[in-house]
Parts: sequence; C-alpha cells; structure tokens
Amino acid sequence: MPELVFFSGTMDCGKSTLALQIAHNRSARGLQGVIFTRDDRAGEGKLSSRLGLVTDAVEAGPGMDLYGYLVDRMTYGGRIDYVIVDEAQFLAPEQIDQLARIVDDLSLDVFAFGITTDFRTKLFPGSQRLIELADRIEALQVEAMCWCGARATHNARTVGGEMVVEGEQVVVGDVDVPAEEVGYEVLCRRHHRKRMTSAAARAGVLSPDVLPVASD
Ligand SMILES: Nc1ncnc2c1ncn2[C@@H]1O[C@H](COP(=O)(O)OP(=O)(O)O)[C@@H](O)[C@H]1O
Ligand SMILES: Cc1cn([C@H]2C[C@H](O)[C@@H](COP(=O)(O)O)O2)c(=O)[nH]c1=O
Repeated sequence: MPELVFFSGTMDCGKSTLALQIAHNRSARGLQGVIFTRDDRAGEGKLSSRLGLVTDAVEAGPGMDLYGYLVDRMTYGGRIDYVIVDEAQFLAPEQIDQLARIVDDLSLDVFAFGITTDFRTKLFPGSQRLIELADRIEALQVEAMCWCGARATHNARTVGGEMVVEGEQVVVGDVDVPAEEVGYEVLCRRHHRKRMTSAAARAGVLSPDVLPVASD
C-alpha cells in the first residue's frame, strides 16, 4: 500500500540527506520521482544537504496545488513513481491534504521531511497537519546532539549566540553561522527551557527569568 510518511527531527539531523538517499536508491532502480521543496537554503528549486549533495527540485510555493501539478504531469505522459517533499514544515495545511490525496488517489508513496516545531517549540502548521494525516511518522536514526551531550529535541533561534523567543515563525537559516547573524542551534528540552545555548554555557550565563523563584 502506498504511504504518506513523515520523517521528522530537529534541524541538522540528516533529513535532507535521507531524502537524497531515497531518491538515489529509487532512481538507481529506474523509478522516477518528483522532488518538491520550499525555501531551501541553497535557493529556489533546490534540495540540499549539509553533506554537500544537492539536486534540482520543484519549488512548492505558497498556493501551489501539488496534487494538480502531478495530475498535469501524468496527463501529459510523464511517469511518476514516488514523491519526496523536503522542508515540509513550510507547506500550508491544504498542501499536506494534497499530499494525502496523492497517496490515496494516485497510489504514490509520499516521503515528507521536516522539522516539527519552531524556535518557540510550537508546531509548524504544515507539520501539525502531517502528524494528523501521515500513515507513519519516522524519527531520524542519527540523532542531533545538544552541547551537553543529551539528545537534541528542540530548535533554538540565536542572535549573537543568544537564544531569542520573539520573531517571525519562518526565517530561513542555518546552524553554525557567524555570531552576528541570525542562526539556529539544536538543544535538549532542558537547555531550551533555560535558554542555554552553547555560547551561554561557555559564558556561564543563565537567563534571569529561569532562575528559581524564592517560595516565601
Ligand atoms: N563534514 C561533515 N562530515 C560528516 N557529517 C556531516 C558533516 N557536516 C554535516 N554532517 C552531518 O550532516 C547531517 C545534516 O544533514 P542535513 O541532511 O543537511 O540535515 P537536515 O536536513 O536534517 O537539516 C548531520 O547529521 C551532520 O552530522
Ligand atoms: C526552528 C526554525 C527553523 N526555521 C528554518 C531554518 C531552516 O531554513 C529550516 C530548517 O531546515 P533544516 O534543513 O531542517 O535544517 O527552517 C524557521 O524558519 N523557523 C524556525 O523556527
């Protein structure tokens, strides 16, 4: 049975690499896929991994009907065996519904890759819809790690190495950026709650609003 599978994890846990590996293994066996992405760091219409691999993809912009796009391609004789979607957290909930329809009505496997929560630990609308609709949710096997050595489960947004909790939900960016830029760091929940990035830990700084409150 074809499936809608959601491969989820933090930033930098290997999602795009796995997407490229699935595409490679299937194309090596003569299968033809369509790769969608949105707002990849490498630019429009690209799916890129930090391991240096990059491939062309179809930019799934806001308002694009993903189901309609595939039906058009198949109507004009294009063969499609499977679908990959990277940065799926950025898709609108209606586009996730279209992915489910691709599985059910076109009988294609859809492999979606994305982070579940934003820098404030809130679900992205696209990820929420994937959790609601996916046949399977898979956690990536190579776990990203917090600076403390624990498994990283959350994404922090940083400015000058310090964690911020205000801002737009979507700001395309990367981990390990120069200190003055907006960047991201993956943390365990404990250190995300304490807003303790690696830079803050090095400086021995604990945010005042998370210090224990006197109970008198
Ligand atoms: N120089 C490197 N050597 C080995 N692995 C690396 C290197 N740079 C990045 N990686 C690995 O690449 C993975 C990130 O891959 P990527 O597919 O871009 O992640 P995601 O799409 O989840 O953000 C991480 O597991 C990281 O450890
Ligand atoms: C946490 C968070 C992330 N983003 C952006 C930053 C990156 O461009 C992507 C995640 O890409 P990756 O391949 O998984 O590293 O999402 C964002 O816009 N808002 C956030 O809160």
